[in-house]
Amino acid sequence: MELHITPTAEQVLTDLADYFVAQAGRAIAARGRFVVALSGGNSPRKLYKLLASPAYREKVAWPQVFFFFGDERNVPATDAESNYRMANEALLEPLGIAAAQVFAVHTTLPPAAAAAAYTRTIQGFFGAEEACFDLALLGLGDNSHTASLFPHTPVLHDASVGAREVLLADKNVFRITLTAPLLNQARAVAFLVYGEDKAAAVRHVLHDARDVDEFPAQLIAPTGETHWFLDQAAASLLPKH
Ligand SMILES: O=C1O[C@H](COP(=O)(O)O)[C@@H](O)[C@H](O)[C@H]1O
Repeated sequence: MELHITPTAEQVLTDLADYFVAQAGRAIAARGRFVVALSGGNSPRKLYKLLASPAYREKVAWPQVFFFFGDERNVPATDAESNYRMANEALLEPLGIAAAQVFAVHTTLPPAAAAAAYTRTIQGFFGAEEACFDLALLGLGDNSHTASLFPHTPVLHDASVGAREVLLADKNVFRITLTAPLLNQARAVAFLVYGEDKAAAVRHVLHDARDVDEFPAQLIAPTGETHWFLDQAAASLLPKH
């Protein structure tokens, strides 16, 4: 596991954008394509805008990049809460990514059916190969959730490799998430976490004793490489080296 800690959120975004470019180059050189699982929420919006900016857009062979989603909210794709909508507005649409390169969750289906359909989509894409993202981008909630692996939800103990529906009982809403075993098959995982409000969660996940029901992001332990891109504020409660 590699920690990348920089003084400001802007530098974290630049570091991760550079890492994304390097991973894309390596994957395309080795296998002719770069398959990425995108994170949602708010933190990655600035990363996606940076990747679509003039400074970065020429650095990636975008026609060779395929996009999946690590999780999705059970809302229409036009909803302000939709992870697809956020990624589309910040990254996919500005870069003119073809629809055939984007695999969104079909939230028009009931949650369990949407999760099952997404599992089939992923299996269909990878075919006979093991489903293996070249890069899974992840975030971290202040309650230590990642993707939609929320504290004390049954999906945390789901050993299947695919997508599952998750009920957030306190809000009475569903999410669709990739399971931890699927995320852990990724060649690389990169967490993007900035801001003081994430400092306690970062410490819980990276330093405290293992308790995946309380701190679900502890489940992420890929066979490939793991990188944490943090600003100083998010890293402020980690023990000093
Ligand atoms: O709800 C979600 O939250 C996490 C963290 O989002 P952030 O904006 O606080 O970084 C995110 O990784 C996940 O994809 C999203 O659906």
